[in-house]
Amino acid sequence: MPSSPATEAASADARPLRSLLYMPASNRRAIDKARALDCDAVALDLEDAVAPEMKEEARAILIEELATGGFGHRRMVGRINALATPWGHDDLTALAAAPLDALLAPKVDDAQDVAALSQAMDQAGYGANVALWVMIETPRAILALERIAACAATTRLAGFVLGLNDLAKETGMAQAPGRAVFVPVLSQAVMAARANGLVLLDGVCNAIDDPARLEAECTQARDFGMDGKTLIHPSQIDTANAVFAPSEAELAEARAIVDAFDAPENAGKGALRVNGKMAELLHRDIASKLIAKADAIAAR
Ligand SMILES: CC(C)(COP(=O)(O)OP(=O)(O)OC[C@H]1O[C@@H](n2cnc3c(N)ncnc32)[C@H](O)[C@@H]1OP(=O)(O)O)[C@@H](O)C(=O)NCCC(=O)NCCSC(=O)C[C@H](O)C(=O)O
Ligand SMILES: [Mg+2]
Repeated sequence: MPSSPATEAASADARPLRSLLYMPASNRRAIDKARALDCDAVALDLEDAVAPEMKEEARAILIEELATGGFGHRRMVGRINALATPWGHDDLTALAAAPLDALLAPKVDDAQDVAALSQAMDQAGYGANVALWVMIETPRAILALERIAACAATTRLAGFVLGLNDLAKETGMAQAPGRAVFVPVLSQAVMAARANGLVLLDGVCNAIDDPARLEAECTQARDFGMDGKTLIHPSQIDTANAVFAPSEAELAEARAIVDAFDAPENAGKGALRVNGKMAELLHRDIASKLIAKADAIAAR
């Protein structure tokens, strides 16, 4: 089934997504800082970071700040309140003309929520290239991961963002170092996202003053195959950017594999020995992707 223009545009977007920094849309000082921070994406939040009495004001600030612009290479994401809340529909309508790369919707439970959000975006007049990303943060969403991800074929859905704070709240799962109890969720989210061409970002690390824990979480998420991590504080950006970027050693190995397959004496071969390891054509594909990612980071 063909995917929507928004899903296609999102998957063709080569910009890195190692670090997405959330900030309350009510906090102009934080938003202004984002214009100079080294994060790959910025999420202006109308949901849990904004108190109920500040929702309308935060929405107005978000629209004003996006119109002012100055965010450069960063992908801009607006997180709305759930449609079931008193603010969700007004958020969605108000952001229709804002220069956003993606609208992020919280607390989706199943495919019909995604379809309703995507349809509401169409009706509100969102540009064809504005993607829908959804938070994966409810027990029902975990049980419906594949159905939700498959919506990429028929809706604007182009990304998953994990919300492990809400998932912990709803389930009683413990947010301990190592995240052992979350491993099945992380793994299933990767499978669902990758099978459907979605961006996948890890949940936040609440421990602002524990850089070792942040690095361990970033490394775990990278090793699971995620694109990057969502962050809550500027001090977390450098770690996420470093962990999710190809290392010099990985790049050297990737270049050696590509060079080996390009060598005239290896024409027509499907498997080679490169630096003591077997490399097949699939490894050349992986290597080419890694080099392209490094180039995209360098192009920033
Ligand atoms: C967590 C914070 C409330 C901590 O605030 P505070 O202690 O005041 O921070 P600092 O004093 O260390 O701030 C130093 C300077 O950095 C700026 N700053 C801080 N945080 C941000 C930010 N996120 N973006 C941009 N700039 C930021 C401060 O303004 C200070 O600057 P200056 O005044 O010039 O010195 C705070 O960090 C914060 O609000 N973080 C974001 C919270 C948020 O957005 N939460 C919602 C998303 S997380 C979530 O919902 C996860 C998911 O849904 C789930 O279920 O898991
Ligand atoms: Mg949440």
